[in-house]
Amino acid sequence: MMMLLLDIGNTNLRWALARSEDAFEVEVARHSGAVPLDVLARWEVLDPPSRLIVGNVGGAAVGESVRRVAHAYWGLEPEFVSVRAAWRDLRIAYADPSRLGVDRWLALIEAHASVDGAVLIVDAGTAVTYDLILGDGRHLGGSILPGIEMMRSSLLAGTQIPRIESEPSGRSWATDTGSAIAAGSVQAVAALADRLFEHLAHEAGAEPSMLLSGGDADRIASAIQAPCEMVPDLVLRGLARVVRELS
Ligand SMILES: Nc1ncnc2c1ncn2[C@@H]1O[C@H](COP(=O)(O)OP(=O)(O)OP(=O)(O)O)[C@@H](O)[C@H]1O
Ligand SMILES: CC(C)(CO)[C@@H](O)C(=O)NCCC(=O)O
Ligand SMILES: [K+]
Repeated sequence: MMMLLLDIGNTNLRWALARSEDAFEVEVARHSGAVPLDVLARWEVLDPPSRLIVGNVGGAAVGESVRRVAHAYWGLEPEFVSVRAAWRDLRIAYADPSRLGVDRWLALIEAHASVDGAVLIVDAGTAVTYDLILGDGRHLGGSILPGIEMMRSSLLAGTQIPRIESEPSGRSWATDTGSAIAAGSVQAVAALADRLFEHLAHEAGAEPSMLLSGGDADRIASAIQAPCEMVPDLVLRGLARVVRELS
């Protein structure tokens, strides 16, 4: 029996078929509040999945679109995962855990299960989220920044700065507008990662691990000084793990 796993962010939808334990290939598509046409075309020719498991932070409209498609294609009711205050030894720091994005919770589950000791998770997508967890499963909390693209677009929307596209040069300062903006956003995201890494090391009393995920992970990786590991499918892996242990 095959499960379809779905991680819906504010910009992109990631999906994978969980055929066996954890061998799956991830596909990414931009959504605009509905299941995009190229994904529909792929799903149309799938063997009907036995379950459809969804982590959704992309809003009610795209969730409803997934529900309609699942009914129409497979007569299946999607299972939307929600955050639990405690899951095994993982305890969420938020006073109201339901406020924590489910993508962050799934990333925490996977990070804690797959890494010994304290972990800093950096998920750089539409927004950038940071989560700190100790080796005993205690979540300390986190931080949220606008994503790199959003930093740039909000800066340009709120000023008269001319629109000049540029990629950062790898240095933390620049000598032209486009590179200065690109450098600013990438360095901001990376610098907060390094700062939180230091704070977590202090809290944990040992060197933590850092996991990097999200569409902008490779844009920020080289600007981060602390050692970090890329895990592009962290949220989907967390989803696969939650379902395995739920059923
Ligand atoms: N207009 C845009 N708004 C936001 N992000 C954009 C835009 N255009 C391009 N991007 C880029 O799209 C990618 C989105 O990353 P990713 O796929 O990880 O996000 P997501 O999972 O949809 O977001 P999130 O989980 O933060 O809601 C990033 O590389 C981001 O910089
Ligand atoms: C921050 C995002 C958008 C990142 O995907 C998502 O995790 C979310 O909508 N979170 C809710 C707010 C919070 O986590 O505190
Ligand atoms: K994400």
